[in-house]
Amino acid sequence: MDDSLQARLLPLRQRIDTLDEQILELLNQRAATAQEVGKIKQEFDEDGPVLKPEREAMVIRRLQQLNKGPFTPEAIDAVWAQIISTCRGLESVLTVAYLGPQGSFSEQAALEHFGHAIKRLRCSSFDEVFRAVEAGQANVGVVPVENSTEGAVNRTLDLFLSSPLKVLGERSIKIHHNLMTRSGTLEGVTRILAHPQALAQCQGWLSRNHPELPCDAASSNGEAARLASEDPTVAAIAGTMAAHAWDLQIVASGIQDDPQNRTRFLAIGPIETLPTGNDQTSIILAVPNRAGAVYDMLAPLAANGVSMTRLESRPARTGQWEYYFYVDLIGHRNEPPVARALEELKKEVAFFKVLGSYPRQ
Ligand SMILES: C=C(O[C@@H]1C=C(C(=O)O)C=C[C@H]1O)C(=O)O
Repeated sequence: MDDSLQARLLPLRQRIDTLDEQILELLNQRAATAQEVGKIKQEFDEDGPVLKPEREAMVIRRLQQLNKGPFTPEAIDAVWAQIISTCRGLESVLTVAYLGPQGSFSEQAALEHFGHAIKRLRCSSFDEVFRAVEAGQANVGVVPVENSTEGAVNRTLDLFLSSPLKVLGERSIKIHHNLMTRSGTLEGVTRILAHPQALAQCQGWLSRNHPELPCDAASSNGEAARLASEDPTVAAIAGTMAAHAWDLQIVASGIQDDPQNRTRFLAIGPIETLPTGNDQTSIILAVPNRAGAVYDMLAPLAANGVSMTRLESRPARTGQWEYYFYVDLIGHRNEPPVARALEELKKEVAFFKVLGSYPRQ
């Protein structure tokens, strides 16, 4: 019985070994080719960016379209993110800034988007992420912009207003929260720590299950986990990456009120992204305080057949009930319908800023 099992498995395992050798050979050919691309880019523009977000998105999409399975589209995305990351890293290693410490959801988003062959610059606030990229300490940054339960991440929206950085990409990830402690129980625990966004995403569960424990804000969920690793009276809410990073045990998992809870992150940097054929454009607008102003603001979009996928408003901090509107549109700013709509829009509004056009995820 056992022998016949082995006899059937052996040739298949030999075949897998042979295929792996072929994959390895091809990966090395790919890496060497990317290095050649890198040399040409250098000759052309010594300080130019190595990262080409539009090219990376198109490489992955093309393969997803060609794919016949059983390898899944998600697996293509995950595997090629690593392949591209490594190839890019052989040209020049990308430094990515995001809200740390180790194990934060921002870290997860940064790794999923740019792969593991990056230099990690962990920051202690979103402000610091923007500053690090603006100052050139990092090539790009990754910041959360909206959550499916809690809505906009307001600090990120406010920082975009005055930053010269462009949006280069988006990455939405599932956010599963867990309650974790050093011991794996709540014995001796006197308070719960988490980022305010995470507390808000778990407020139903917390009020039903632990109304007795006070909740305090931490600068990130990773930081909450780090503090819990030092203090047995603290329980943290964070992702499983943080539990591994800080050697914590999970007391309760999946405690977010919405099981489908997701957060959308944006990649930001000092470069413009070219059209890929499936892009999105993010802009900020402000309108004068008069009747019909918001209608006039949106009319050029409808007139040019441009779809709006998101509209968010933030107070302009003038004390006059004036607002900035954050709008996401389908299409790239260089494509005629969007270009025309933006030209017309500019004439209607009191403030206009394009945050960037970037590949849709
Ligand atoms: C190889 C290149 O450089 C980088 C690496 C890429 C890759 O490995 O596919 C794609 C785009 C760039 O970010 C390129 O520009 O084509």
